[in-house]
Amino acid sequence: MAERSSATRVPSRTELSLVRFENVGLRYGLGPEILRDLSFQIPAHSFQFLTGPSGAGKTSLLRLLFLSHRPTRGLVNLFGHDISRLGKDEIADLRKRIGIVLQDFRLLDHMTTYENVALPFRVMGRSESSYRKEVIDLLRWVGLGDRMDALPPILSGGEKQRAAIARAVISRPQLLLADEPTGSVDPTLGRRLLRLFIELNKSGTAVIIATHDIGLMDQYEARRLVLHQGRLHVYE
Ligand SMILES: Nc1ncnc2c1ncn2[C@@H]1O[C@H](COP(=O)(O)OP(=O)(O)OP(=O)(O)O)[C@@H](O)[C@H]1O
Repeated sequence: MAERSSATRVPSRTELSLVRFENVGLRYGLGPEILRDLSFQIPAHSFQFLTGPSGAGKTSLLRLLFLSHRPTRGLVNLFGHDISRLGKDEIADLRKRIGIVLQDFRLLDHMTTYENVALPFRVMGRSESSYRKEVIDLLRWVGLGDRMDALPPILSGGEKQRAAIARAVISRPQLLLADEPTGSVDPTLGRRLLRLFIELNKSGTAVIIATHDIGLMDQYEARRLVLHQGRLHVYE
């Protein structure tokens, strides 16, 4: 794969970017800049792996994309909006277009697995009869058919991870962000989950999977965003 300078890459006229970063930097407090001069785009419908050594800033970049961190410098444009101009409500609205799987899963402990996965539909105000089958089918597909009524505290790490993934993909968001989404499952389940992300991408979602797992990346030819020493290298 050839590396292409993100600064010189010109998107075609038909290629819509969901995300555009220009010279973005991020530091925590008074610490060093951990992300430096990031300039790249995420085209609509694209699929990419985000990789790099531990501590390179993958999670931090996903948090910038989810608008839970603000950059310390540079421009972040999400779905055509310059995020520095947005208020809280507008940010909450943009987030509804993003599905996210975090390493700590963030399941709601007082709701069953089924209810957690159905949550995005409930937030949209849809009636249960309109989504019940879809939620059950997806839970079965990720191997949680017999765990639908279980509460998250009694799920294994891998089961929680699959529930978090199902919740992130169920509403087919425009952009899916997943942080080490196969970190807690065995290779067979990992392949199955990768297929789920690929299918989601084929139905129109742009997908960004942060991973260290070379075995996972080798299973699917995709764009790679590689973080190294604070900088991002894009391999098309
Ligand atoms: N909230 C925070 N406050 C201060 N420093 C932080 C914070 N979050 C992350 N860092 C630091 O920022 C750097 C990048 O961390 P980050 O978690 O983004 O890396 P990563 O590539 O996702 O790592 P891993 O692969 O180990 O999950 C690390 O040096 C980390 O210690």
